[in-house]
This record gives sequence, C-alpha cells and structure tokens, in this order.
Amino acid sequence: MLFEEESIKMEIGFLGLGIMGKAMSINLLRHGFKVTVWNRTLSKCDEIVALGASVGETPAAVVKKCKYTIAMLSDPSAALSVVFDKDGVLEHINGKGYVDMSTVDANTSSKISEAIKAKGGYFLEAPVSGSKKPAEDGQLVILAAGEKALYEEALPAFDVLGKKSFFLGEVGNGAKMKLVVNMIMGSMMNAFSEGITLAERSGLSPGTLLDVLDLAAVSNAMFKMKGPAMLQNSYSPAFPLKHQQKDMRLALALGDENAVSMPVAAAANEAFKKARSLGLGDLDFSAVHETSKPLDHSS
Ligand SMILES: NC(=O)C1=CN([C@@H]2O[C@H](COP(=O)(O)OP(=O)(O)OC[C@H]3O[C@@H](n4cnc5c(N)ncnc54)[C@H](OP(=O)(O)O)[C@@H]3O)[C@@H](O)[C@H]2O)C=CC1
Ligand SMILES: O=CCCC(=O)O
Repeated sequence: MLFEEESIKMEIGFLGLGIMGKAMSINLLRHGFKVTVWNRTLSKCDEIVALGASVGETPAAVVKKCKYTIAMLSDPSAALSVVFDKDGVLEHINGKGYVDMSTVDANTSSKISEAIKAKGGYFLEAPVSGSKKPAEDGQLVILAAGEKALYEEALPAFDVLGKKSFFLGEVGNGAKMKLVVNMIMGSMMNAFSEGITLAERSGLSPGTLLDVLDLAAVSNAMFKMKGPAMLQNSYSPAFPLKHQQKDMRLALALGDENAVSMPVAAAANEAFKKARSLGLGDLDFSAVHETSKPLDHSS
C-alpha cells in the first residue's frame, strides 16, 4: 500500500501552486494531509507553508520525501519539464506514485507514464473538470486513468479534492475526456459571448437575455456564473484564457488524429487566439467576449 488508511498519516507532495494547485493543496492541508509543496517560482510556496505545508527545493526532493506526489501544471511543456529535467520527478520515483492532474494531451501523458514505469514508479493521469471555486470547495470532477491500484490508493485524496472521481482505463483516456469536455465548453463560451453582443446590438437588454437563458433548455452553470461579470466587462481569472486556448488546440489535434471534422471548435479556437493576440491570455477565458464586440471607429 502506498497510502495508509488515515489521511492524517499521508504525506503528499504537490508540484505547481497556480490558481488550481494552490486551492487544491490548501484543501488537502485543511483535511489533515501532510503536504510538501514545490513551485517553479518558489516564493509562491510561502502562503501554503504559513498554513502548515513543508517545502521541497526541487521536484526530485518532493518525490524523495513523499510516497505520493500530485502535479498541477500549466501545459504539456511544463508537465514534461518537471518530470524529465534535472532534479525532476524521475530521479526518485522508484516505488512511488505520481498523479498528474494538469490538462495535457494523451501523448504527453503516455510519455510521462512510460518513463515513470521504466524507473519502477506508478503513474495516474487525473485531469479535472471544475475551476477555482470548485477547487477551493473540493467539488472537482476527477477524470483518472492509468494504474488502477494507484487510483484506489489515491481515493482518500480525491474524495477531498472532488465530488466525483471516474476511472477511465488506460493512460490517455483521462486526457482525452478532459479535452472533449473543454472543447465543448470553449465552443459554448463563444456562442454565449456572440449572443450577448447580438442582444446588445439589436436593442435588447443583455440582463434580460441572461434571465431568459436561465429558464431555457440551454440553461447551465457556466452561463449563470460567468454571464453577470461578462456584462460588466470583468474577467478576473478563474480559468485563464491562455489555458482554454491550449485545450482547444489539443482537442483539435485529437480531432485531426481521429479524422473528426470540428468546424465549430476550430472557429472557437480562432477567437481564443485572437483574444490572446489582444493581450487577454491571463484573464478569464470569458474575456473572449471582447473579440465578439464591434470595433470602435470613433477615434
Ligand atoms: N484554472 C482552472 O479553472 C482550471 C485549470 N485546469 C488546468 O490545470 C492546470 C493548471 O491551471 P491553473 O492553476 O489555472 O494555471 P496557472 O497558470 O495559475 O498555474 C500554472 C502553474 O504551472 C507552473 N508552470 C508553468 N510553466 C512551468 C514550467 N515550465 N515548469 C514548472 N512549472 C511551470 C506555474 O509555475 P509559476 O508559478 O512559476 O509560473 C504554476 O504553478 C492547467 O493545465 C489548466 O489547463 C484544469 C481545470 C480548471
Ligand atoms: O479546465 C478548466 C475547466 C474549467 C471549468 O470546468 O469550469
């Protein structure tokens, strides 16, 4: 057993303290797990240390100390770097469990899995659906795949981090499921944003549009949560737009591999790319709304 029954005795490493990693590591601490954190910008560890965590100087140091390490990193390049670079995860992974919860493509996940297995470690991919608030509240949806035994042993931690965990079979299936979900979400966000602009430009109240949508068949949590802020042009980041565009790009590549025509997703990706080119990448992905607004030619 990598894990012991009582969470109080579990020592969990956590790599990556961005919007999601910070909320998730705090949640684990709050529920009695011992947590050792590492972040590329080490100063970001200070807040978590003040709440009771320890710090590892490198990913290798964290893995050496903990039987089980979670990663929550921005993209495929970050996920690979933390594993394969000097002082990376591979150095001490023999006999340990590694759970990558970052959103990456199946190929990246497979590369990491193979390397960890070759060194005698255990690997699970476990990307999540749900954003900053669900991460803070332990309400994520966990899409795991890989080593089944590690999944079962990780359940005490997943039960704290999420409201539901799925085990989807072989490595890659978690990554693919996550990309399909985010591809749908990104397309919906663009349709929503165009709808708000169309309502405004055709003389309707966008506030009333939100009320109507909320009672209609297309009602959903995302429109309800993001709509009011979008009407105020307020895009405080919960899910950064640059990550949503990365997910559209990876989902479109999955479509290429499987000869699936995805014109709606391709158009949504163009809008997210446009938003990035306008410097909106660090704002919430709802900032794609800015690209649906007519240009102001008054000056
Ligand atoms: N925010 C959200 O709502 C959700 C995000 N996700 C996914 O979770 C992952 C994390 O998202 P989020 O927390 O929002 O992202 P952030 O941008 O807030 O954090 C990214 C993290 O990755 C680290 N990082 C980036 N590049 C490297 C690198 N080359 N080497 C090591 N570390 C690196 C950053 O370190 P540093 O602080 O030094 O920059 C930071 O800790 C992403 O894959 C995202 O798609 C999934 C579900 C929801
Ligand atoms: O990957 C990010 C997902 C954000 C969400 O599910 O709200």
